[in-house]
Amino acid sequence: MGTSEQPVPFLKGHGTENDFVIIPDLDDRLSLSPAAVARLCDRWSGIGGDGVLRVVRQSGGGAEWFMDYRNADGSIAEMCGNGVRVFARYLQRAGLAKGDDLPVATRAGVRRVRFEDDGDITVGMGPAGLPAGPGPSVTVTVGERSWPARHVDMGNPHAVAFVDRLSDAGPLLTAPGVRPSETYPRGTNVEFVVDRGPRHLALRVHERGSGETRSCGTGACAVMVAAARRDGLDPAADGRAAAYTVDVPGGRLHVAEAPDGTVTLTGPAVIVAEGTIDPHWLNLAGHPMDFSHVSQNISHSNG
Ligand SMILES: N[C@@H](CCC[C@H](N)C(=O)O)C(=O)O
Repeated sequence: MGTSEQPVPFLKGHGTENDFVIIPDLDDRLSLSPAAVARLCDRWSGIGGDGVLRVVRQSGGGAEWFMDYRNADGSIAEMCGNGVRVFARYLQRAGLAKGDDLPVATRAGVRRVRFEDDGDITVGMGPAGLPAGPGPSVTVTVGERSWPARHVDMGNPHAVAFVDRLSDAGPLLTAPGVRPSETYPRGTNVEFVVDRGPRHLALRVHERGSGETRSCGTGACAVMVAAARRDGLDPAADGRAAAYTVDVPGGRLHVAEAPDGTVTLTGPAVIVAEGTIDPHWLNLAGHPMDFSHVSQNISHSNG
């Protein structure tokens, strides 16, 4: 079967300037190749974005909607904290979200999304996974410099390094090194963090598959949990929630950890444009829109 000759609808959105191309593919008809994703995300010759959010309806699996998230280089990631808010905003705007509480399936499991009265969106991000103890478990390097860092799993991997100044990380044009490399067999996101005040942090992030971005929601969660442990806070042990404000280059996020271990992420999500993609342009990326793939089953490694 051939590729699509029809214009392909898309939207563009962002959460604290972590920006995404949204492809509504409600009936799961598109097979997006990595080359097609990279072409869409190209900021000079494409639409431009840190990643792609393909919106797919599914049957079963604890949620009506599956977020098929891809990084700008076409690689697949398990989870995206800013992306899931933008995904939910699309569903709300399209009249596809029922009520104020929306489950969304991701490769990291189902995440519950809540629409707040002030327009922000809160996501239940699940528990953070991190090695026991207060100390660092990995080392992050940039050029000649290195920092002890914490490995934190938010469904996707993170290495969190506390630094004196955010500029210490340099221009971040290439991925920082991380040791031991076996900790991250599929690569990792790396956060550089400073304190701005009590329970107030700021970060820069180099994202796996996307480079330095203006924000990372899972990264903000990883940073919050690493900071809480550093500060002697462990809600599961203390029985008291902990909450931090996390500034990112593109805005501000709020992250809390409850005594049951659940981490919540709150922040904005904005749709800025919508249009159609010329299928001939996209097809130059090598049969990216293969409509022969028609399936009710969501392949979580579709691509
Ligand atoms: N920007 C996202 C994270 C996207 C995935 C990440 N690059 C990875 O490969 O794990 C966020 O807001 O969480």
